[in-house]
Amino acid sequence: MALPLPLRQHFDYLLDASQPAQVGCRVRVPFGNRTLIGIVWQIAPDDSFAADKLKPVQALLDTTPVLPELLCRLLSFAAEYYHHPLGEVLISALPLLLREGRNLSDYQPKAYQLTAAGRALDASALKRARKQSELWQALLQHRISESLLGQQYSRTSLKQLMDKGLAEEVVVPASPYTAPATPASGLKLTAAQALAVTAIHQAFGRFERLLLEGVTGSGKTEVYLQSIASLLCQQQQVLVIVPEIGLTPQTLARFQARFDVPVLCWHSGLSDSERLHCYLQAQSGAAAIIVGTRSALFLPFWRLGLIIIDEEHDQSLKQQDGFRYHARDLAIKRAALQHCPIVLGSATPSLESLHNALNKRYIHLPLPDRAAGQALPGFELVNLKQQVLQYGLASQTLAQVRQQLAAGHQVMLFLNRRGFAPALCCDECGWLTECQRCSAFTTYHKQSRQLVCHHCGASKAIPRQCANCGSTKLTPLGQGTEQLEENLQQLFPATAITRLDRDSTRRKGALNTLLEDIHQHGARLIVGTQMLAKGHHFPNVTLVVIVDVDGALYSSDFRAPEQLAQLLTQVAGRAGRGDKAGKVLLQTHYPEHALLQDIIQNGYASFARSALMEREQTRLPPYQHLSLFSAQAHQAALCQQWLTQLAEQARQFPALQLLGPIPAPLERRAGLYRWQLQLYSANRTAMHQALSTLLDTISQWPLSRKIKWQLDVDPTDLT
Ligand SMILES: Nc1ncnc2c1ncn2[C@@H]1O[C@H](COP(=O)(O)OP(=O)(O)OP(=O)(O)O)[C@@H](O)[C@H]1O
Ligand SMILES: [Zn+2]
Repeated sequence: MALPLPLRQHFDYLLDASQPAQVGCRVRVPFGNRTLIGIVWQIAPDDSFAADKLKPVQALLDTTPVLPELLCRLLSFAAEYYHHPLGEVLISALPLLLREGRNLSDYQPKAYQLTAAGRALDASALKRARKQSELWQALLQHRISESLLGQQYSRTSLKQLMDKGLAEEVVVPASPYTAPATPASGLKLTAAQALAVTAIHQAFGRFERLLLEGVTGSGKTEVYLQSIASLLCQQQQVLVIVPEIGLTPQTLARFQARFDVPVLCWHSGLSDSERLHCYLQAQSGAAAIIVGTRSALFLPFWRLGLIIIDEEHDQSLKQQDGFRYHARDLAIKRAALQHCPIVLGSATPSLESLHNALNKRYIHLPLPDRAAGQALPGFELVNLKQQVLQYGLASQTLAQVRQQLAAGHQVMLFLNRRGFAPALCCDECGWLTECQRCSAFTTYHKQSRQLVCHHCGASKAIPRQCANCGSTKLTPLGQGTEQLEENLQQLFPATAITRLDRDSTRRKGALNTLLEDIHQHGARLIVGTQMLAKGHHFPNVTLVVIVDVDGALYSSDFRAPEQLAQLLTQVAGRAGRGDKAGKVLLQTHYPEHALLQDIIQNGYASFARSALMEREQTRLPPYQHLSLFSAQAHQAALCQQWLTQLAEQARQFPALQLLGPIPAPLERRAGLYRWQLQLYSANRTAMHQALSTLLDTISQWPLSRKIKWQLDVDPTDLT
């Protein structure tokens, strides 16, 4: 049995002959003084164990596996690849209700049929019970579903038949969706779109990886839609993975509008029973298309024909705690197991995927132009040096905002800092509000009247005095979206402003309300964080202002330039998507910065190719594989000691190159010091062998129990 424990081992239990278990079924087993829900992982013949030494399984919960064979293979691969305990991986792939051991049949539709005795019954036997006889006659013809009971037939009669052992309840899984007779028609494709759709069609029925590199507004979604249309006629299923929960309703709506088949969504905002419903609809084939966030990857499918990963570069595809998998990479593995193609789409592909496309491992499908022939928005740098700024905005920025508003257009202002101000500052001594538990400042939130640490989530009331000198003159330092909104309202009192960030969209349904607000046109300003960058199509936005990215230009993380280039391109891509031309103003104190120059002059595609060359020269991913060990403890010395010990062991593997131990860029979080050791290797197999050995060694160290530590394979976040 694989049990949900942080242990890299399996456990043996005794199943008796009356328990027809299969691999992938759930069991309830005793473990110490608790009971656990586990997954049957291997079944050994009776004689290979001393049966009297084994504890019996308390209950076998499934007659058919909740994790079908293909998922077991995917998850066992994942557990090995990410070096995460199998039991935790298996259990985390199941909807919560199944993890809790609920009965699957309680959630499936029911029907009633005759038992063998019922079928053999002589008609005369019921002649004195007219209603029962009628029901029996009907059951002789067909099963009766739960929904028809009470309407056409009496529940009492049914109960009487069941009590006599003549009828029984059966679970009827939903049936597969009805395939449309002809493919849904769509827009007339551009030449590049048509090529992409053809290439995807040609890949049906086998494993193939395709990278759809389409500039913002190039109509990637239309390519997805038209690729799918013919698959649906063959009654195949499609999985569409989108990076954020915020994107699922929009993507869902586009798929639902196009196809007359069941399209379901899957994300963390669903209730547990909604999730289980989705799981069952995917499994039975009742759902044709599932649009979901990363964990949709683990749904069972009846007949999966295509996987699409939209915004494949997005960081949220990587799980950042616990089982740290990358949904894109595992989806590729899943496609291989399913023998189906996978399409990775993005205007700003990750360097990993681009590398594979340029290498011809993936089929490369470029969409170099916008779909309706609109020009890509031009960038204009606004040099902030020696300028008098009004609320962080240069005078020429304000002039252009005014101009666009006067023309009845919408303007978007992007600032990747939520809250009112990144810190409160003492006017007299310069003291800044800091988090007690993190090496970070606390953000001032004016509306909620709190200081919030964006790293550990701790919040507290706003102090009346400086903790250092006692002065009462505390003022906000720097600007966040909350303040920008307030300031813009001063400057443009007659203009409606919408703010999109994590704070303004916290309430359920708030995001949709705000998006609808924006779509209802009218001249207005849209202020927001990176949430604005994600896949939105606001045709009336003609100007995008990137208020401040200077902080991100000088980061120590080797992925920072890639991520900044992606963010800038995606944000910029929101401008000029309708019939009016768009423009982007990028405010900066460093107009000569090489990255900014490259992006604005040559665009992301060119930046990415030169960034790849740089990665090759510096032997960074994707040219080498990276694994990250991190350690956290209340004392920095413990982290350092543990990682030093680990580094000594790691040095014995010639295939590994080490960087560290070093303190993490965010040196302390939630009261714990954070250190890391980066391992690089050109040889993936050698890396994984080394990791296995290292993990075995680590488990024997007493020090490993005094600290918190993790291994992250292919990490995307080095902070
Ligand atoms: N062949 C076409 N002819 C005309 N309009 C099209 C065509 N294909 C797509 N469009 C339109 O172009 C707009 C942008 O398309 P879409 O949102 O799919 O782009 P995208 O590539 O996903 O963009 P982004 O990456 O910026 O989110 C949509 O309004 C869509 O209806
Ligand atoms: Zn904190």
